[in-house]
Amino acid sequence: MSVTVKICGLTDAPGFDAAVAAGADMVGFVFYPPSPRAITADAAAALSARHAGGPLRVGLFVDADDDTIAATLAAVPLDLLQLHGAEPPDRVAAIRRRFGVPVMKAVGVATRAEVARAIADYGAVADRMLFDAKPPPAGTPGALPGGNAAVFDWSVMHGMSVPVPWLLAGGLTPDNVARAIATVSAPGVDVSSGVERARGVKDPALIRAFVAAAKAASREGSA
Ligand SMILES: O=C(O)c1ccccc1NCC(=O)[C@H](O)[C@H](O)COP(=O)(O)O
Repeated sequence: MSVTVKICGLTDAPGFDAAVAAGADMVGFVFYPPSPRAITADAAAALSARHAGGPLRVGLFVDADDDTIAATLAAVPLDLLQLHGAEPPDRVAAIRRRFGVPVMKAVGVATRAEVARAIADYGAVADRMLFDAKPPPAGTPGALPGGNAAVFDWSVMHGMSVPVPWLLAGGLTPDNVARAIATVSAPGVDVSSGVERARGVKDPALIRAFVAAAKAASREGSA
C-alpha cells in the first residue's frame, strides 16, 4: 500500500501548489501563532480554495481552546485536526466529539516505553497518531512544540502495534525518508523543515523530491 505523505506548515501558493501537484496525501496548516509557519484561518482558506479536492486539509493546533478551533473551522474546512500540544486523552476525545472532525494526536517520543505509553493513552481516542521527536528543552531559543528538524531513533517503533493509522515525523528530508520508511515500515510520513529553503519558507523543488522519494520507497517496499 502507498505510504501516506503529509507536507506540513504550508503558507504560500508555490508551496501549496507544489504539494498538491506532487501528490501529497495531506497538507498541513499551522494554527499556532508563535510559529514561523503560522497562518491565519483566512489565508489557509484562500490557499485551500486553489484546488478542489486533492489532499486532506490538516489543521495543526497546540493546546487550543474550543473557541479557537471553532473559529478556525468556520473559516476553513479541515479534514483532520492535528493536536500537537500536551492535550491529555480526555481533551482529545472531547475535541473529536465536539467538532465531529477526525483527530490526529502528535506525540514526542525517544524510547520504546514512551511509544507504548502513547499508544496506551491515545490509541483508543485518536483517529490517527503522529510520532515525532521530542521538542528541545523549554527555553531553548527558537524551540517549538514540533517542526524542529529533530530526528528520533526510529528503531523504537519496531514491532509496535499501533491500532490507528500513523505517521512518522521529525527531521525527515528527501534524502532520509526512504531509509525511514524501510527502517520502521512506516505507513505514513510527515515533513516540514526538510522541505524548506529557510525556516518557515517552503521550497517547491524539495517538496517534489520528498513526495517522490517517499512514494518510490513505498513502491519498492511493496514490490
Ligand atoms: O511547524 C511548526 O512550526 C510547529 C509548531 C508547533 C507545533 C508543531 C509544529 N510542527 C509540526 C510539524 O511540522 C511536523 O508535524 C513534525 O513536527 C515534523 O517537523 P519537522 O521535523 O520540521 O519535519
